[in-house]
Amino acid sequence: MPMLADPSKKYRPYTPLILPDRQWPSKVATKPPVWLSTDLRDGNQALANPMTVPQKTLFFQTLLKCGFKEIEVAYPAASDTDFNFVRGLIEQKQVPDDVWLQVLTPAREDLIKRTVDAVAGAKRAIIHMYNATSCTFREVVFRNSKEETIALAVKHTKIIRQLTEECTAKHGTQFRFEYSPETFSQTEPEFALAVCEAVKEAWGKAGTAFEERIIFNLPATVEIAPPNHFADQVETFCRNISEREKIIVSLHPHNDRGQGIAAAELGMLAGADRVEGCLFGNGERTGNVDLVNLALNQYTQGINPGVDFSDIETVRDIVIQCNDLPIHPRHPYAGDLVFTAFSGSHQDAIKKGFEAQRIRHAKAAEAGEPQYWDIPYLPIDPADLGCTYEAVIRVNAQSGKGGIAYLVQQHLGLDMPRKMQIAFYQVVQAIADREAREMTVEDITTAFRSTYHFGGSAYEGRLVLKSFKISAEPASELARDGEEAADERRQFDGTISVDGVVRVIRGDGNGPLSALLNALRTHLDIDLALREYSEHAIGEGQDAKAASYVELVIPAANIKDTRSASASWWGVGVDSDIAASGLRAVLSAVNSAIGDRPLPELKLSVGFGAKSGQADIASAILHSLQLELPRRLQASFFEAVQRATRDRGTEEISYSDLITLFRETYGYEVPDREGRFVIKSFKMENLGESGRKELTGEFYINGKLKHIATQGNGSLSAAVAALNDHLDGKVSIREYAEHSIGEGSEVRAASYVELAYEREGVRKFNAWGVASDSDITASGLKAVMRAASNIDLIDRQMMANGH
Ligand SMILES: CC(=O)SCCNC(=O)CCNC(=O)[C@H](O)C(C)(C)COP(=O)(O)OP(=O)(O)OC[C@H]1O[C@@H](n2cnc3c(N)ncnc32)[C@H](O)[C@@H]1OP(=O)(O)O
Ligand SMILES: CC(C)C(=O)C(=O)O
Repeated sequence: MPMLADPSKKYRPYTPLILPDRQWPSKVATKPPVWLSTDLRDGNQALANPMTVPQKTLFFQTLLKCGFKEIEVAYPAASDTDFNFVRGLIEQKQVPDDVWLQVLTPAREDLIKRTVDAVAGAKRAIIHMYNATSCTFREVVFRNSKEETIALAVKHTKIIRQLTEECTAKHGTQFRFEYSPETFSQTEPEFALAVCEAVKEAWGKAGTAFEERIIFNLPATVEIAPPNHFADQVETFCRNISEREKIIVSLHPHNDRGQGIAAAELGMLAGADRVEGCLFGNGERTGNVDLVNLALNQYTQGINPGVDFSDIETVRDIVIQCNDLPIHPRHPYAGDLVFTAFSGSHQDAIKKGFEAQRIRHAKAAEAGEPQYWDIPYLPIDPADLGCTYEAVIRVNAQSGKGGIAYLVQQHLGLDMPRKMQIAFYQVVQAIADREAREMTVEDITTAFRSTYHFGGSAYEGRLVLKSFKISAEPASELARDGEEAADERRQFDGTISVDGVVRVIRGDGNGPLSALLNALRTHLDIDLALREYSEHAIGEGQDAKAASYVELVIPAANIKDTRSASASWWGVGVDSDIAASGLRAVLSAVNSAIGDRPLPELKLSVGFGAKSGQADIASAILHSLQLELPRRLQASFFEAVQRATRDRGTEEISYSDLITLFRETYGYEVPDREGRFVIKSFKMENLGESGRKELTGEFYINGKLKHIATQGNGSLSAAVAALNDHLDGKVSIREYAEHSIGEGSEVRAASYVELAYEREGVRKFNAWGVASDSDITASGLKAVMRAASNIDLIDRQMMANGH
């Protein structure tokens, strides 16, 4: 059947109350009500599968933890489960002394008896009796007149009085009495008053002390009118009931129109003292009023609600488990998504809100003033409910730069400049759009790392800063009298790894960044200019680091088209040294700019007027082979490099040629091709207390396998003695050096030996040998043999030349 064109033919509107001097609209809440949780009764009775005793017990304990002092635990006459549950709480002493157990009963004598029996022995109990009072119920359900309805309530109130007094006498239980004119909101206001007056009189012992007051609970059993009407009904009741001071006016809103919260809040303004409801609004049909929602609404108005939801997620999980009902992800305060913003403008506002609040709070703390919470779109601090800020911003294709920047800030500590936020937003947007899904924090941080080649070797770009030195170059012009000195220029000397090969580059500029850019231009043909630079600190004190951001562009002189005019690349660098963080940021942007374009092979210029000196060559060897050449070997190799380049008719040498030349010149990690000077086996032994050593073994000397048995002050001198036994002339050690390579179990020894050679009729000459081995003695011996093979080579060349 379709919806009606004229629903007035089917549905009657509520009859408005005439209450022109209503007071509630101008009242403001200032204190919490008395809370009663009816989860274990009204909530439970609405479940397809009512709770088991263990579930009820867990729920009860959760309510205690939240701080509820009045808990409607059952409708004990309904079932043995309910009755036994109440008995269990009492007999197992699970009820703290300050907590009132409330139980519900209809106005039926047999059921009242069982209800009172259920709570016998409890320290404190509230017997809650109800009978419906509205016209429909009187006529349809009870088929009672108004008088008979009052009589029913009065009769059973008296029964309760008698039974509870007997129980108190026998078991010492302290009782209070609650009466509900069920369907109050549909009952004629004056009749509801009349029933309650009669019940109060029948109870006959309401007093003004809290524990003596009679509770009149006013249910919107079915919510049939807007909350202002309910508030009028409550105010009318509160104003007209006699002996108001002896009464606790309680509300019991349901949520049929989705206005349960508003009804409760306006009802409290209208004079009510107490609210009955369920956690997260479980209950008949659309549920009872949600006590968590109500309490936290008060909390956000600066009122301590007297119940505690500091761990709302645990409470929520227990309630879901006990009720076996889900909680909507948009449920106020408790839903999975209620502290989450997906949309860009919300995220932007939240991010700005947090930034502004940080500053505001710092000022307020200094002034000793309260640090008020005021964040756009977040009415409550999720942390107060035990929630983290993790979920506050989640990113999908609807999100904007602000949210993404917030997550980068939260998770990487980086506060991107605005223009970089826009650039990175486009990266994330493209992924989110392409993949049509939410971007997790990990997706975003990974995208950030790979876009900016940031954070660890996994994300390194093609160019990586290895080491650098920034020095001040003297100003070209001297300051004249009365004029400021010209700015000092900076020189960048550094090693960078380019596609895995370490290179030495050098450049100068107005500052470290422009000096690096100059070096890249000179050595790698990368021509970029700095457009924007900013930095901030991460952390404080000794652990503080600097984060730098740069934007690089194509220099104006090189702009060929609109595309290159608008191109720009952002980079980020973090380092404890501020200059290094800026340099890293430049390389980060450069890596994006060069993409996979081939880079020119970097060459060292070693000829006359060389740009690269001895130190550059040594540095290239250090970074490529981890060898720290002794000074004289540096000089010797530099000469060898110059010779080799000159022989090739050039002044430059590529890095790979340089390394090959080094290996071949000193026999480093290359086999002695002719097998002329090779150690086949060796043993080194100490000779008693003399400190001398004996070297035995088998060596190829001059291509012949010799059995060696020599002595020396150490392994090297013993090896030299062995050489001298089998060579023409005499070798001696001119210089020896060694150092370790690597660490721990991977450590190796590197040895450098310079041998001097003398033979009659031959000019004295020297030769170096370089070797490494995990055994330091072997490394030294190998270096001696490498040097010897170089001597042999030189000697043979000299012989051939007729020397
Ligand atoms: C709005 C509310 O939430 S009220 C609480 C509702 N909760 C429950 O009903 C849950 C527990 N209830 C039960 O387990 C059962 O209804 C019981 C055990 C209480 C009673 O069961 P039964 O005796 O089989 O009766 P039944 O459930 O059919 O109740 C209807 C009878 O009670 C009468 N009745 C209903 N409410 C009341 C009341 N508040 N006071 C007195 N009588 C009442 C009805 O008029 C009807 O009487 P009739 O049989 O003479 O026509
Ligand atoms: C028993 C009463 C208070 C009730 O649950 C209701 O009217 O909803």
